[in-house]
Amino acid sequence: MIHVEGLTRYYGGHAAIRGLSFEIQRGEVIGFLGLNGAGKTTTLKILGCVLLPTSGRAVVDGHDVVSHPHEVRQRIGFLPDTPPLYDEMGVGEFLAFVARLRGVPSREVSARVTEAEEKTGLRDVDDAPIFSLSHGYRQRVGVAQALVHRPALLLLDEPGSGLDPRQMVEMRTLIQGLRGAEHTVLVSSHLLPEISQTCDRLLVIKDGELVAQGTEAELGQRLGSGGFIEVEVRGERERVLAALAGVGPVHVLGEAEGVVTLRVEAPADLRPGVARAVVGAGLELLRLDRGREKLESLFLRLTRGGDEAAP
Ligand SMILES: Nc1ncnc2c1ncn2[C@@H]1O[C@H](COP(=O)(O)OP(=O)(O)OP(=O)(O)O)[C@@H](O)[C@H]1O
Repeated sequence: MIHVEGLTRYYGGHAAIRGLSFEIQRGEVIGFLGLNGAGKTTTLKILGCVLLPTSGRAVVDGHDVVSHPHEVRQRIGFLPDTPPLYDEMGVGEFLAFVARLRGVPSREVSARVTEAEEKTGLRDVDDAPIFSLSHGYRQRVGVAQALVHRPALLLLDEPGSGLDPRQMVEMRTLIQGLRGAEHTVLVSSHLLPEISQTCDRLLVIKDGELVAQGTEAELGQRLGSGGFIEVEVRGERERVLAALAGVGPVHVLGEAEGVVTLRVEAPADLRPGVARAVVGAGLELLRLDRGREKLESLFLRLTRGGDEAAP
């Protein structure tokens, strides 16, 4: 769906992005991760035909963004860092306006607006003027305007920006809901937790260059940290250890009132295996988490380049 090769963009003498190359397959949900100023917005703007590259190539669904921008624009939906909303319009009215602008046939506009509002949880505010909405709802309208014409590719630039924790969870759920639908999604963020649970794969960018790409588990392994899983199990320590012996190295973190807390040295992908092992042994599984702080430090190591963030 996206083929990027040696993509470079200079602002004056400063390279905002340098020699970026990556591929994104149809149907993938990809997280584009980097600290502020890393070059995420510049890359998304080039893919969205808003900005020209200085050199290199970007091809969307077989069409080059420089030589065939019209074809590319028909296939993408873009949520820029500041969503272009008309405050005086009602939500449904605005989405219908955008749908017509993007070439949705008149007889289909109403159904497409309903579909976009359902996907983004906006049905209840269809009539509300945009100026009356909270920031979280405005961001949803931003996503809805990006997908109302059913684009093959959605480019979402920091959709979680400025959201409170509850709104952030809602936005993650919204993006997860787009998976498996007809869209390929590229979503940028400077916060790992915001996208780590949402995306199939991560592209990590630092100072305009791609420093890593892969699933969380792959990135963890590359950096010598395969991740870990934390579990709380009710049962005798020896039985719990025996049940988990086959999954990976296990460390007991604590034991109190018949509950054992353990850390299993295994990537987050193996969580179902851990659950099966515990339940299969007739033990009670009270909690199962992936190793969060490892992921955070992984991201900081990738983007800052130092070891200061290592646990
Ligand atoms: N119009 C511009 N003129 C000059 N420099 C720019 C311009 N836009 C971006 N830059 C610079 O290019 C670099 C990359 O910026 P970009 O906005 O792409 O990063 P980003 O990862 O999206 O960061 P943020 O999350 O803060 O938006 C930064 O150093 C930024 O200062």
